[in-house]
Amino acid sequence: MLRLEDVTVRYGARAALDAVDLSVAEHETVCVLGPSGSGKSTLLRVVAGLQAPDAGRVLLSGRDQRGVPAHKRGLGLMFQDHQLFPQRDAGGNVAFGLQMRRLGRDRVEHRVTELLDLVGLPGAARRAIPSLSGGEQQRVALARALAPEPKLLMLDEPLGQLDRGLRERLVVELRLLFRRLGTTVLAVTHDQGEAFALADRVVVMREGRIAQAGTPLEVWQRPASEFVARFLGFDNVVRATVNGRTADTPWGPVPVPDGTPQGDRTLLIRPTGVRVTAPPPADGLRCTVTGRTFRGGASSAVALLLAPADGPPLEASCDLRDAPDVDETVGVTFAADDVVVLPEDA
Ligand SMILES: Nc1ncnc2c1ncn2[C@@H]1O[C@H](COP(=O)(O)OP(=O)(O)OP(=O)(O)O)[C@@H](O)[C@H]1O
Repeated sequence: MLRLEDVTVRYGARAALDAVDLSVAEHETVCVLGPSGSGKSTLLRVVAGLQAPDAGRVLLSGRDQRGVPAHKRGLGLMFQDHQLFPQRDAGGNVAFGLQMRRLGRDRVEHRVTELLDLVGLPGAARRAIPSLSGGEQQRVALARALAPEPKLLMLDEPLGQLDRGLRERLVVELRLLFRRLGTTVLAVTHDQGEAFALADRVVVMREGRIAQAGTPLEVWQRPASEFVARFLGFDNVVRATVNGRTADTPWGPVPVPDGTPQGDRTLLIRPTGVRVTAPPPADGLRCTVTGRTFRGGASSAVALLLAPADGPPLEASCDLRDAPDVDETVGVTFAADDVVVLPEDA
């Protein structure tokens, strides 16, 4: 459906996109993730035709889009500040997305009703935009973007301004909706939770390049570099020497899975692989609990910050029932299943 080949965009000496290759298949939802300034919006703008690449090609359904203006690319756009027309009501906004179609008035009205139903706003056609909540406005923007049945729907921080609860709910709804409609989606977000919940495939960007692309599970299980691991929020990353099934780390010996590459490596220990016991056993690593954050929501997971006598701080995750208190001394062991050797950063 969409292919970027070797796409480069430069602003002065700096490449906002640096020889990017990316494909999005029909019916696929791809989320582009990355820190601020990594080139996510530039990527969307190039695909949308709002920005010409300095090198490389953008193909939609196999056709080179060079010289094709934005409005002729058959794309649906829903951008950060969803730009609804405040003087039109909700139905008028959705109808705007249909105007190019030259449908009769009845057909337009029917389609607007259908789309508002689809996004969970039945009967809202005559509501004034300022009277709608942030989440409702976002749904109107989505209905407007879906109205012309775009071959590719592009979302830029689609849920950026909403509160967390609403975002989590909408993300699940969106995923179901896109599945049902068979929509092809390219979305940009800096929120990894949102990307992981929405995407069939995530693409992590760093300084205009793709640092990793894969299913959410692949990326989570096997971050391709220290950069990706840290971007995903993993902070237990250290240099270590792997020898057989054990790694020598600043925290002492850590078991590693079978087949782990040997020698000097960068090791990630996911917080779920850091097991705490209180009171601490006589030997092994001892740590003081310096932080304890209850995540809340549907999960009863608690994030712990631990200070060992030697070595960098450690992050652990445990169940609320087993969570030690701040200032308590705990013993720490490691689970090999949550230990990953990271490929070296390029
Ligand atoms: N019009 C422009 N002129 C000069 N530099 C630009 C322009 N647009 C973007 N850049 C630069 O290109 C780089 C990539 O910007 P881009 O907006 O694509 O990043 P982003 O990943 O979308 O960031 P954010 O998450 O903050 O929106 C940044 O360094 C930015 O400063």
